[in-house]
Amino acid sequence: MVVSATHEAAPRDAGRLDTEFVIETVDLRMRYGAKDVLCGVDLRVKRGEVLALLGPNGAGKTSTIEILEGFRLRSAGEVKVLGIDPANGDEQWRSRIGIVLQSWRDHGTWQVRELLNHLGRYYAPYSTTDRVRPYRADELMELVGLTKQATARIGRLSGGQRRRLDVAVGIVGKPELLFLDEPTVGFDPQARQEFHELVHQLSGLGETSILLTTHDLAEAEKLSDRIVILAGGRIMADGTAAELGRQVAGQAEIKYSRNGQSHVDTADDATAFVRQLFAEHGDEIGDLEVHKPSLEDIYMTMVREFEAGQWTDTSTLPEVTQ
Ligand SMILES: Nc1ncnc2c1ncn2[C@@H]1O[C@H](COP(=O)(O)OP(=O)(O)OP(=O)(O)O)[C@@H](O)[C@H]1O
Repeated sequence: MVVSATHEAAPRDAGRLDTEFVIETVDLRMRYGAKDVLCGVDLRVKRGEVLALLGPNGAGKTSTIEILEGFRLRSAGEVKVLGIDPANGDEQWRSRIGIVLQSWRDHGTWQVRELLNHLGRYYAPYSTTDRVRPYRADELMELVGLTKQATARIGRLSGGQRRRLDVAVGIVGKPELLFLDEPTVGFDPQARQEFHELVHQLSGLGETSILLTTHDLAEAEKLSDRIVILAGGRIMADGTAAELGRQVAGQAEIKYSRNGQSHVDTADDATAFVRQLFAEHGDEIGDLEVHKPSLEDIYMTMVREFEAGQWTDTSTLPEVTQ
């Protein structure tokens, strides 16, 4: 089965980037040497939305997020983050975004409250009546579940507590937009579960749009309002988990035997196919099995093919062979 790329094309004319979106890219391109890593990415994230950028290793997720954060200069295309081109983002713009880095090792002898107060001071000049910055340290520690560790030395925190602190550091300035780049890589299942709960809590506050990258479909489904699948530097699919599921579950595989001989067919409407099969051949049919590929099937096939370097034309999702 082939599923065409489904993302809505963003307008390509310059100057039409819209501030309803906290992130908007038009024809974003990134090239390292002779290698094209992003090949025209049109991405939009609405205010308040949690978007998962999903893709296999090397798909271009980190490059995308680093361009959006203003840490990497794009090769071409238009980009607006909170209405500003990140390549020209000033301190005020930076104060409006939050970034959760992979665990950092500095400040080991500092206490948790002390660090949050210290970092929070940076954001105070950017406080507005709508958004009072920074978070008070006590409020923030309660939000991320570190109240009991307020006076603990950072070097003594457990792995899970460190991650909570990383999130606290990322959001201390009450960002309008939060970036989480592969936030649960290397986590055990419990730490992953706790982190997911924390992200749910943050998204429930509704004040912060979140862009997270992951190569884990289950994580993307669990955390986000919308999933964008990136591979080979292009957006392959874009929608809610349910929408993507419907898009990819188009063709079912039908296995059966007729007079003892095995058959395999595919059909868009499995029910109609089976009804017809029985109408025509009735008692001759046996061993009937119907399988609809799930989003997971499609995604895993895509990852395998992508990692095996089989994708030369990346304009469509791959065929699923089962
Ligand atoms: N500075 C660089 N110079 C050259 N190539 C790079 C550079 N940074 C990234 N790449 C290459 O660009 C491609 C995309 O990398 P990127 O890190 O953006 O992907 P990713 O989807 O985040 O992957 P992962 O999940 O492994 O982090 C990879 O093939 C990578 O090797």
